[in-house]
Amino acid sequence: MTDVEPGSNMAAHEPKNYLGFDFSTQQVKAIVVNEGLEVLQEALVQFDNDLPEYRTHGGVHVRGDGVTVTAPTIMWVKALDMLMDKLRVAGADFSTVAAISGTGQQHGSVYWRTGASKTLLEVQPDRFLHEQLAMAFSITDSPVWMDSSTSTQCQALEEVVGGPQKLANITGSRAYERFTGSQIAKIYKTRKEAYSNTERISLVSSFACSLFLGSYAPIDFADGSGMNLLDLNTKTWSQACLDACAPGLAEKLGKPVPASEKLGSVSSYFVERYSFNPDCAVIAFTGDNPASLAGMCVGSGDVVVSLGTSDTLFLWLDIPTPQLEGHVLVNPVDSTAYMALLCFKNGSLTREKIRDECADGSWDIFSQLLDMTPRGNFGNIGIYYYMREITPNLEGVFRYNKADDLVSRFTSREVEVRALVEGQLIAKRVYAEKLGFNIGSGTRVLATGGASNNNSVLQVLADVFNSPVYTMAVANSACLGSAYRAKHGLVGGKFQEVIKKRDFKLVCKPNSDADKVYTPLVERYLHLESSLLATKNNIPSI
Ligand SMILES: Nc1ncnc2c1ncn2[C@@H]1O[C@H](COP(=O)(O)OP(=O)(O)O)[C@@H](O)[C@H]1O
Ligand SMILES: O=C(CO)[C@@H](O)[C@H](O)COP(=O)(O)O
Repeated sequence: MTDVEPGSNMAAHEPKNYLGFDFSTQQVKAIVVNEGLEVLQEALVQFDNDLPEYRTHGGVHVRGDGVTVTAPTIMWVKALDMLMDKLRVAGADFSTVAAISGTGQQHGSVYWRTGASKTLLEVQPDRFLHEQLAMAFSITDSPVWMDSSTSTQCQALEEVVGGPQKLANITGSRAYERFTGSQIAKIYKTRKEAYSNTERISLVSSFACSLFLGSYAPIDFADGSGMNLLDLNTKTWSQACLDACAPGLAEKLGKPVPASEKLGSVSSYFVERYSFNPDCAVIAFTGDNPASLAGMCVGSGDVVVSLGTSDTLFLWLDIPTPQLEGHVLVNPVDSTAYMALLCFKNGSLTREKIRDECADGSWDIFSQLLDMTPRGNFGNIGIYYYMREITPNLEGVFRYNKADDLVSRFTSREVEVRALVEGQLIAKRVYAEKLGFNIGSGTRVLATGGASNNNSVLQVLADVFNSPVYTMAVANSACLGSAYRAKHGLVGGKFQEVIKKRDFKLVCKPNSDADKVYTPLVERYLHLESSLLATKNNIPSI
């Protein structure tokens, strides 16, 4: 007989592994790490390619109005069914998993139909989850972070609490269209019956966690900070914000918890179907950007640039200083601290569009074209917002020559590619500096997300920030961070003492002329963007 830890089914000397999930915009991913935090297995399921029956593009459906963006909730469940099988094929031994945690694209919401808690509890291990949960949702298409259809609700929310800065002081952000409070307000206004048939509203993260727990998982403080509903100071729902969005909301949301909270053990479904140990702990899931902060083990002086479906930039904050631009969230690894976050909607999908137009759909050719052009791009600058941008609130494509004249196209494919990449990365520096971030001699840019595999893009990042750029061996820091958080949630204590791994690789150093080239370009970009914002309602067509 094996030695068993007191009060546990886990053998004392058996290996302890940790499992992290990431329910992101375009895919679900999973990573298993061992006690030493080395990656044992990885797997992913892409929505567009692996689940073509849902007909998503980039994991979502954009409705006819061009601003309503949703994803079929059940697709995420089916993706999990497939991912579990892929993990098993990859060699994962679920009986050795001591704890699970995970993450989801932020702000998206899931609406559980009245009675769904019973369905969730009673799922049978001999059938897929997606077959059994097909009727569990009162709203079948979840609004996601790319949605920008709620400006009326945003205005109403800001007015109720006394203006945008007041709302930011309470919740960490002024009202944003993708934030869950306004999304729920829109559902309440337009689909009253569905709202009253909803017994629980989850974020994508807490919804995913509920699948493992077999019961409704609470929303954690960090992802809860992306709703315009959580009071950052008290870490409870703000009654004024709840009342401004919909009635009976506190009950439908449940009580929020710290991101490191151990919520219980994995459900009997996972024990019986996948041979998980019944003691395997489930740690609260959080948003993908907070999980990335955990995965990158961010320290002071570090700025993280995540180049995924969305591009984001974030840093650790000790003291919250909410502003009208950007977001302050409760920190996922230390609930007494905070993080600052900027989100840019036109990230990878915009780069893919220009790659397809200029580089025959190949990242290699895209990189070659980028490398062919000089820093500063002969004075040409581009701003590419095919979708209405979040930071700043602008839409359109604007190409400027060196005399700041708007031109309809650039002279070559390589100038177009560099204009896109420089424009995107200069905007990140502009907004990081507006947030109060000072680039200094100790600054390190930590890059993550799909495009952090591209060294040509990272070289431009190093030059624009005039700082060295580092990456980790695993580009998906949100998923890795979830596996780390699983361990931290189980073991307890200070995150930095439990997760000591910081194996970054220096990938690019700034060129010696970087400051000379990009500091004036940052000024020019700010000026061009300000004039676009000033004439926003009178913008020339693309
Ligand atoms: N070599 C590359 N260069 C630039 N972008 C890349 C490269 N490889 C993958 N990507 C981009 O990475 C994106 C996916 O990034 P990822 O961080 O996994 O997204 P998410 O977590 O939001 O689903 C894809 O849309 C793809 O365009
Ligand atoms: O809206 C935000 C952050 O505020 C996005 O960053 C989402 O969290 C989606 O993340 P990705 O799937 O692009 O990683």
